[in-house]
Amino acid sequence: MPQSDTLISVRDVELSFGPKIIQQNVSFDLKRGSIFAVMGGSGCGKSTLLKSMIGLLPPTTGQVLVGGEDYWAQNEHRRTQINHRFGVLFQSGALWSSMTVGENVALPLEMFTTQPPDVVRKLVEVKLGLVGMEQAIDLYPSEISGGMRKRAGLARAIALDPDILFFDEPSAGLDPITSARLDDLILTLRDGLGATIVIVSHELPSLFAIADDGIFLDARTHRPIAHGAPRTLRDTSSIPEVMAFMNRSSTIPTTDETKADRHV
Ligand SMILES: Nc1ncnc2c1ncn2[C@@H]1O[C@H](COP(=O)(O)OP(=O)(O)OP(=O)(O)O)[C@@H](O)[C@H]1O
Repeated sequence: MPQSDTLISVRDVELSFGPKIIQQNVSFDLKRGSIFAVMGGSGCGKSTLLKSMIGLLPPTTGQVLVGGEDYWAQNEHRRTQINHRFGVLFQSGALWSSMTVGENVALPLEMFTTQPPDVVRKLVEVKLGLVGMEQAIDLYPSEISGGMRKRAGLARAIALDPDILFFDEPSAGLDPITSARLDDLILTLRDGLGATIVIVSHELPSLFAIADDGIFLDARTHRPIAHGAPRTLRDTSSIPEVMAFMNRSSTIPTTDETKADRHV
């Protein structure tokens, strides 16, 4: 049977903390092999949306379908199985400081597989090789640079061969050259591993360079106000909030004409 083009489908999701609604009416399809950007100003709910997709926070209403399965309707056992399809890279790289880089990457393999130690070591070398970090296998996180920690975090995120990778602010704190290298690495992983990628980022050059689809969440109305590739939104959107974000301008014109062409 041919595989569906859609890997994850977010359907009419509402996200809230107690009475505080963060986002409503969030719907989009994540296409297999795409790099999907979650965009919007600070505090609009990008990380919260990511959490609802990786199993950390259930939506108040709506569905997250993973491979056609309603993720949040499954029991915990099944959700854990589905989680093995996800690789997550948090902002800091989130490595354990008391473990070497190699031990960090080995951790998911030791926790979730029954591979013997020599195979685990081999797999760790392969994953570190993919991100150009083989030489750092026996170093501690405190002994390597921020960019290297991100790459080590990436190696750990791909340890279990996930087909969906989630990146929360991967370039935060990196200089432009290291950030561009990370972009190249993300593209290599997509093309080499056939992974599908969801990325939350404020780094516009990075989003324009690598993302081919996306959603723009509005902090004021608590709803998505645009869909599309960041570079397309940059070049064609006439929605004031989107234009302001893409051009980093602080003034947002609000006329009836500009309101009229909003789309969701
Ligand atoms: N555990 C929580 N309890 C209550 N409110 C929360 C919690 N986590 C986040 N929030 C609130 O939800 C809103 C969205 O937060 P979130 O971190 O998802 O935004 P964001 O778009 O990722 O922001 P940024 O770009 O600044 O990282 C914010 O108003 C935040 O204060």
